[in-house]
Amino acid sequence: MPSKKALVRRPSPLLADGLVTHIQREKVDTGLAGEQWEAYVEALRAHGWEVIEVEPADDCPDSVFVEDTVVMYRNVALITRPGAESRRAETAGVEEAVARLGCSVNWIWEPGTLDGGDVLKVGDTVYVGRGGRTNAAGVQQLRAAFEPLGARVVAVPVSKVLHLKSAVTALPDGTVIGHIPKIDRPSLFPGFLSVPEESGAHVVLLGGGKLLMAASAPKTAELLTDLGHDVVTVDISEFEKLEGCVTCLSVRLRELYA
Ligand SMILES: NC(=O)NCCC[C@H](N)C(=O)O
Repeated sequence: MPSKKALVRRPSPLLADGLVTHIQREKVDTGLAGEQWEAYVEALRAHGWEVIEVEPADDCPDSVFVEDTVVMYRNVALITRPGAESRRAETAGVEEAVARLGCSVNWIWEPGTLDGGDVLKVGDTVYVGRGGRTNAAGVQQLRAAFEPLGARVVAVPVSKVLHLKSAVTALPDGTVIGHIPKIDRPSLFPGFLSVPEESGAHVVLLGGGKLLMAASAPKTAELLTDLGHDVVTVDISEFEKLEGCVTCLSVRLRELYA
């Protein structure tokens, strides 16, 4: 039976000091962020996900963005080497959590850097963004880790946003969605649908045809609902102020057979 486990990590008390690269810094309300995180976790639970909390990393402001620290392909957990040095200490706790779940563990090594937010899986195709956080060595190491397992790895330039998945994600039918002004080369994605809002580009597949989206993309929610998708929204405004999105707050483990 495929698994439905999701890793999450409680926000650090230092969250408001998280990195900001492509947007203007705005004051983060950490109390509200805590409430929004609880509601996000509850949305996962409500849709059948067993939520597993990684040990908090209170000294790391960006640790809530757990997606950046590990990339799953089948049963293999590739522990990343985040492009931002201030985020490197986040990986230890995540490695412990995936090992405990019985994953095979692999690593991105120096000089490679890779953030999980730069990796989008669509079936057996693994798109990897080569941008501010993921370098060429990181792309090569990801290829070496996943191609032997049957993945087709496609490298994609990313220059306008933080991560590949800040620009594009995919619907359950494999259609890649994104907000054109933020994508370097939309033509690299077969079956591409343009959406009207930047944060409309971010969906988490909850299973059963349901999509988790941010409340900040009402026009895209309407568009996707009109196409017959079942949209669930959560307000993640405080994480969006730090360039976070719905995808980066969890890591879904769908192919654990332990
Ligand atoms: N995968 C993601 O979208 N991660 C968001 C990370 C935001 C964090 N403030 C950072 O700059 O690393």
